[in-house]
Formats: sequence, structure tokens, C-alpha cells
Amino acid sequence: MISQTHPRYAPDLMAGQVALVTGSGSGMGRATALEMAGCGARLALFARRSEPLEETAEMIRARGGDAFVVPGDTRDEDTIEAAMLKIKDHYGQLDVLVNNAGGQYIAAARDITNKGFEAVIRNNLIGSWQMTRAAADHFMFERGGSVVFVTAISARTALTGFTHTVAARAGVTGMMKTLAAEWGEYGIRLNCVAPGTIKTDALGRYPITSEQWQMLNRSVLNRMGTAEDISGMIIYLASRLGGFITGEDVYVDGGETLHLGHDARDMINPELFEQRKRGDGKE
Ligand SMILES: CCCCC/C=C/C(=O)SCCNC(=O)CCNC(=O)[C@H](O)C(C)(C)COP(=O)(O)OP(=O)(O)OC[C@H]1O[C@@H](n2cnc3c(N)ncnc32)[C@H](O)[C@@H]1OP(=O)(O)O
Ligand SMILES: NC(=O)C1=CN([C@@H]2O[C@H](COP(=O)(O)OP(=O)(O)OC[C@H]3O[C@@H](n4cnc5c(N)ncnc54)[C@H](OP(=O)(O)O)[C@@H]3O)[C@@H](O)[C@H]2O)C=CC1
Repeated sequence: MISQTHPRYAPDLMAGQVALVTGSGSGMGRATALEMAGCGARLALFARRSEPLEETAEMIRARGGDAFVVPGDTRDEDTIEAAMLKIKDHYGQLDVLVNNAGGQYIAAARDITNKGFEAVIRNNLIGSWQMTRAAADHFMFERGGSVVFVTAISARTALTGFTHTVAARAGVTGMMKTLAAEWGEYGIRLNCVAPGTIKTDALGRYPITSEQWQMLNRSVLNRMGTAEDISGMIIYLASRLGGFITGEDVYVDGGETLHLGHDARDMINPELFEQRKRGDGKE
């Protein structure tokens, strides 16, 4: 059995299950794969670059778990089909799919070209659909399963600078709910996890500093999220713990989307009100 340093879930929570995690060479995908392996799941690791996936696989194996690398691109049906066949051959089953792979670039809406908009829709919405459709066709229509989509807080709020991905992620949420309604009869549960601002290496790929990310982050808990904040919820939903949950959209955002704008406490405190007017308030 795999060793876990600080287990949150029982080491046999996912025993006997096979999970495919997309984007598992880094960030939240890697954290999810590692923790699922710690819960007894056998892992299929999917992303475009093999090297980071092999690193994740090595980390899992070093702790006594079972992991298998299936390189591919969620936008490319041929690589998805090849991955499903390899999983069938290697494990003979697939019980859990985590659609975590994705990404976009920051741009003001007026600077987003049609081609750029479409590229982000392909990477985040169409890719997730293709993976889900293939997993259902190959495995889940027969024996049920669980699908978790990693989206963003954008199904609940506007996110300026991210119009294309807001459209894509809100699309994923709508798709997830409709599939949940249609596929319940096959024993397939589908849910979304919507992360707030999560401190992963990916944030470093944007042209803004970590200090600027801190400023953009509006969590009421006064910190950024961690990859493990997200993996815990993914596992809850994917495993039998979430066995009666389907069609849900769970926000793991430290309260980032609670903000309504004005803080009435400032209005009844002249000092805070003056601070707010000067722009040096707590926000
Ligand atoms: C929801 C937001 C929450 C806030 C925090 C979010 C954090 C994260 O999401 S972490 C992820 C960090 N981001 C990344 O890792 C980068 C992800 N981006 C990509 O992988 C790619 O840029 C792509 C998939 C979105 C597009 O790639 P591809 O399909 O290969 O398309 P092209 O490179 O051919 O570009 C097509 C077209 O798209 C426009 N474009 C692409 N990149 C940029 C850019 N960096 N800036 C501006 N525009 C871009 C552009 O119009 C391209 O067409 P051409 O101009 O003809 O090249
Ligand atoms: N960090 C944050 O604050 C937030 C992140 N998110 C989203 O959560 C998810 C995980 O984010 P995070 O861990 O931070 O980011 P990472 O960039 O570390 O992880 C994304 C992974 O997805 C893989 N990937 C990207 N596009 C494709 C593709 N077309 N096919 C297969 N694999 C792909 C990448 O690997 P490779 O390049 O090898 O393919 C990469 O390892 C992403 O969808 C992200 O957009 C949402 C809200 C906030």
C-alpha cells in the first residue's frame, strides 16, 4: 500500500479503482494524482509532455503506488483514442476521469482575435468534452464512473482579461449539468470544482508578478489556495464519499466570489471610510 505522510482520506478509499487525470504533470493535476494514489487508486497520467508525467509517475511509484503514462492532447481525438486503448490494455478499466488540463492567456476582450478565442474554447471546453465522451464510450456507459471537471470561478462571476476562458469554463459547467442529467441512468456522476486563485507554477507563466497575483486574489481567507486545497475536493467528489452528488459545481475559492463590492462596516466607521476613499483600505 502507498505511504502517505499526512493522509486526509482512508488509504483504501479508492482501492480497486483506476483514475485518469489530465494535466497531471504539474500543479493541481499532479497533486490530485498523488493523493488519489495515496487513496489506493491506480493512475493513468495524461498530458502533452511525457517528461513531467514520468516525474509524477516516479513519485507515485516511489511511494508504492501504480501509475501509467499516456501522453496526449485533449484537443486531438486520435491521441485520446490511443490513450483509451492503452488504458484498456494496461488496466482493463477506468472508473474516474479528472478533466483538469487547460489554460489560456490574459488579454483584454478587444484584443482577442477570433482565432485566439477559438483556441481557448478548444483547449478548455472541447478538450474536456472529447475526453469525457471517449471515457464514457470506452468504459463508463458499461460500468458507470465519475467525472470531475476543473473549471474556474467564472461560471459565477465576470473575470476581466479572461473573456474567452470565462466562456469556455461556463460552457463546461453547463455541459456537466446536462450530462449529469442524461447519464445518471448509466451510473455516471459528473461534477465541477471551480478553483479560486491557486498558487501553482502556472501563475508564473503569466506576465504578472506574484505580488500582483496577491492583489488580484480576493479570498476572504487572506491567502491564495494550494493545489491540495483543490485535490481534496476533487477526490471527495470522485470517490464514494460523493456517491450521491452529481451535477454540482463546487467553488473552492477561499470566498473569493463572496465579494459584493461595498463594505457597510466602512460606512459606519469614519476612519475606515476615509481610508477607503484614499484607496489604502484593506482591499
Ligand atoms: C480563469 C482564470 C483564473 C485565473 C488564474 C488562472 C490560472 C491558470 O489558468 S493557470 C494556466 C496558465 N496558462 C498556461 O499554461 C498557458 C496556456 N495557454 C496555452 O496553452 C495556449 O496559449 C492556448 C492553448 C490558449 C492557445 O494555444 P494554441 O491552440 O496552440 O494556439 P496558437 O498558439 O496557435 O494561437 C492561436 C491564436 O491564439 C492567440 N494567442 C495564443 N496565445 C496568445 C498569447 N499568449 N497572447 C495573445 N494571443 C494569444 C493568437 O490570436 C493566436 O493566433 P496567431 O496570432 O495567429 O498566432
Ligand atoms: N492556478 C490557478 O489559479 C487556476 C487554474 N485553473 C485551471 O486549473 C487547471 C490546472 O491548473 P494548474 O495546475 O494551475 O496549471 P498547470 O499549467 O500546472 O497544469 C495544466 C496542465 O494541463 C496540461 N495541458 C494543457 N493543455 C493541454 C492539452 N491540450 N492536452 C493535454 N494536456 C494539457 C499541461 O501539461 P502539458 O503542457 O504537458 O500538456 C499542464 O500540466 C487548468 O485547467 C487551469 O487553467 C483555474 C482557475 C485558477
